Parts: sequence; structure tokens; C-alpha cells
Amino acid sequence: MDQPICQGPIVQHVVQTRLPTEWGEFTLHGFSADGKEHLALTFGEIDRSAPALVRVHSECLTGDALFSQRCDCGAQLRTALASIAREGRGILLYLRQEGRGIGLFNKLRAYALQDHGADTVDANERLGFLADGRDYAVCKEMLEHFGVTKLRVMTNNPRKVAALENFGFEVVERIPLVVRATPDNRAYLSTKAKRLGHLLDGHQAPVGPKRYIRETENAAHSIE
Ligand SMILES: Nc1nc2c(ncn2[C@@H]2O[C@H](COP(=O)(O)OP(=O)(O)OP(=O)(O)O)[C@@H](O)[C@H]2O)c(=O)[nH]1
Ligand SMILES: [Zn+2]
Repeated sequence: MDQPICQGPIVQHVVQTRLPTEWGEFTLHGFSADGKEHLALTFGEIDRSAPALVRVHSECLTGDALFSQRCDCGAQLRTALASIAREGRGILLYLRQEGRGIGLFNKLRAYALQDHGADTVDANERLGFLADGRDYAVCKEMLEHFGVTKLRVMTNNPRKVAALENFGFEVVERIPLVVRATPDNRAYLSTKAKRLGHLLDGHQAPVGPKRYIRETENAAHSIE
């Protein structure tokens, strides 16, 4: 019998509109995939022949919209948008995989466990989830929609770089997205470095499958 063909989600570009921000005017694109509404923010003309400055950001309602200091998401989002605007072109994918894929209320349950001493990984596992349940498959078609093939990716997460490479993109540079530690997020950041493999000092060698990725000297430091 034929093996079923493993296909990614069907991704549709549904709508686009202007998004004026404090850093300048982006274009906001709505994509639907598997019943979810994902977003892309683009700035300037995307030059398909040059590597594109890209941020793949996972939804964090508490950090992105409610000013939470428990994590680095809000500051990373603002820093990435400011960097793209400063460069004059680039793409931010805003993926609706809240709480590393477990959803908002489960993330809040994980926070409640962390309030009583668990770290971010143990809390997920105690709730019966993987430490990180994200799936980046939707990125492939979203980035293909904009016609880019070579990427300069703003992230501290080598698994994100590896996922993009597995989809066939050439990641020519990883740009650390370093956010200042605060008393509220210091333990969280340290757990990400120790248990989830995040590269948080901005100067470590990439641990992804390929070692030629250029680590930029000019990390996108927090603007706060
Ligand atoms: N389950 C869970 N999710 C969290 C927690 N803190 C933040 N998140 C989610 O984690 C996601 C962001 O992932 P991070 O691990 O902060 O960073 P990353 O995307 O892997 O890496 P960067 O590209 O460097 O930002 C968002 O979806 C947040 O909602 C937590 O304690 N528990
Ligand atoms: Zn967050």
C-alpha cells in the first residue's frame, strides 16, 4: 500500500493592510492555516535577491500585550520591529502558538506552578506537555509567499534556526536578540539557557546542525 504523503498545513494569504507603528509603517498580512490566524508584518520592499532580516515570534499575550516581565517576549518583539524598521526592510512572522504551543490558560497554569517553585520546563511536564510543543511548519509557506530564500534570523533559539534550515531556507546569519535580565525574568532566562538550549550570552558558537552560520557581532540588543 502507498505510504500517506506527509504534507504541511494548507496556508492561505487572506488579507493585508497598513499597520502604522511607532517605528514606521508596516504591512500586516493575515494567513490562515489549520483554523489558526497567523500574522506577518513586513516593512519596505522585500528584496528577494538579498538575505531578508526575519524574526519568527511566538505569541505571548502576557508579554507582548500585557507588559509581563516574567519573560523576554515583549522586549524581543519591540526590539525586532525596531531593528526591521531601522534596516528599512524585513519580515516578522507572528505565530499563534501561545505558551510554546500549549495555549494561554495552560501557560497560566504553568505560571501558577512556577509561582510555587517549578521551573518553566518542569511546569510544562507536570501538566503533561512537552517542554516545547511548537511546530514551525507554517513558516515555510508564509516565507515562500514573500519569495525569500536566504534569511538573517533574529533569535537565541538554535532549534528555530534548524527548523528553518530543514524547510530549505538558507540561514546565513543568526542575530542574537538579547534582552536585559530583570529580577522577574532572570531565573526564567537562565532555565532557557540551561534546559532549552537558548544561546543567551550572544557570543556562543551555534549548536545547530551546521556550523557555518555567521554569528553577528551586532546583536539586536534590547532598546529598553
Ligand atoms: N509553557 C510556557 N510557555 C512560556 C513560558 N514563558 C514563555 N512562554 C512562551 O514561550 C514562547 C516564546 O518562547 P521563548 O522560549 O521565550 O523564546 P523562543 O521563541 O524559543 O526563542 P527566541 O527566538 O530567542 O525568542 C511564547 O509562546 C510564550 O508564550 C512558560 O513559562 N511556560
Ligand atoms: Zn513571553
